[in-house]
Amino acid sequence: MTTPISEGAPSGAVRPHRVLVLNSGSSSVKYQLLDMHGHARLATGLIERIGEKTSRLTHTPRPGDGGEPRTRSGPIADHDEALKAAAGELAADGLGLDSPELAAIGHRVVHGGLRFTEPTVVTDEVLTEIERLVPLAPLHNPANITGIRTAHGLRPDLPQVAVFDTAFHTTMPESAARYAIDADTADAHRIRRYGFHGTSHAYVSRRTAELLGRPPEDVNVIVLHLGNGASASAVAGGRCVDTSMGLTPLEGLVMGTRSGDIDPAVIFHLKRVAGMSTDEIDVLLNRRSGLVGLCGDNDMREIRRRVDEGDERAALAFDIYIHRLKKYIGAYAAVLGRVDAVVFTAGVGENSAPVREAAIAGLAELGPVVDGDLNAVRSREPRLISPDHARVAVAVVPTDEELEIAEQTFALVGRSGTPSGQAGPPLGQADN
Ligand SMILES: Nc1ncnc2c1ncn2[C@@H]1O[C@H](COP(=O)(O)OP(=O)(O)O)[C@@H](O)[C@H]1O
Ligand SMILES: CC(=O)OP(=O)(O)O
Ligand SMILES: [Mg+2]
Repeated sequence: MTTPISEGAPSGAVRPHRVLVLNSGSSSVKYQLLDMHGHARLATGLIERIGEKTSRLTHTPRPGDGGEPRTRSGPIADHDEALKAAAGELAADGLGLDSPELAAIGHRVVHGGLRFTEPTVVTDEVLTEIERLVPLAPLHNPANITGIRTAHGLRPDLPQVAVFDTAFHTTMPESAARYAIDADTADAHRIRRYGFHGTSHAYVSRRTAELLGRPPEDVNVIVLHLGNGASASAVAGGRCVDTSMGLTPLEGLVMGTRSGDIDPAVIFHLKRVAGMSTDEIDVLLNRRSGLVGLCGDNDMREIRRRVDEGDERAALAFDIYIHRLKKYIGAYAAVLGRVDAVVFTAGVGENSAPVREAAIAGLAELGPVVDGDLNAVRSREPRLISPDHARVAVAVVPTDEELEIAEQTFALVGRSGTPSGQAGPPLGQADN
């Protein structure tokens, strides 16, 4: 994948200042086109159920500025088709990928291993390394790689920048990052706790400090990123000191389709006694467990609807989800010593008042308390949901992985100091 540097930039041209961000998940792609002068969102989109019979694309031009969402349904076979469909929607609004105003494309890459601790311009060699990490993020890295390859195919002259989910967690002390297994075996196979959703944990913990009106260095927070994948982190003075996901995004909290923590002996038992293969157990724990495995649904809205109708399976699934959350809040309070805020974010954390209420219920002795009226408010703004007297604040801070990725991408491309059309070293020639 060798890239010629664009030669088409007219001298004195306005420096390109738009960034397209791709956040490719296992079965969805979120994208945003941002103008980095003033951080205006020019378009956002979500493509869901990729690879299923009917996929859905929702594209919103100029969100927050009167733009009406457009929705299309139909089959979208894979992430390559998804990205091309997104490019088509952008082009229909005059925001096509051929625009000379585009400075770079930023990609969320879930697993960066120990090597990638900073945003990185993608070269052939970087891409090979991201491929080598596929076994450690089998649901995510392949989609991220397809996103990079397709974006490069559409705009071969632009820098593709990878922003890693693992990067924020590289500050974890060895006591939190190492498993208590034979050290030589662990080192030989790079087995350690990497942590994920780092872009979100970094952004949300920083915004929480702003909400509290204090410098990030002075604030200790527990961030609960509850989306389809879910993770908790303990952030002390802006640095991650522990997080619930580990070698892969399977450890920790109960998720939409993933089990989170289990006794590893469950795996031996399934092999020896139930006769399951390693691949079958992988699918069981990653795709058929968590909320969907417990009650058949992974969408918290649907689970709450069933709970309200008296459905016992849904109620038990909800209780298991909450019990695990409480355990992590307690554990991270102990790890941090002093907690200033517990913060909810991502799809469930931002939208589900019952999850927030139940997770904090009974924790008053530890400090956090939720105010029922504040918790019921629906808003896209960062906000406190604890009463003034609470010793530990409870907050809802909407995450914005795309904005964070765009800023890191633009900062990196800007640092390279190259003129229009030459913003960053090309694939195949960078010395990362
Ligand atoms: N209004 C809502 N109430 C409860 N849960 C919600 C609501 N809206 C979205 N969700 C939950 O958010 C999840 C998606 O969160 P998101 O952060 O977008 O996840 P991901 O990035 O992992 O796809 C959905 O599975 C759903 O359970
Ligand atoms: C790492 C991870 O679990 O990501 P997501 O929540 O997007 O699935
Ligand atoms: Mg997510």
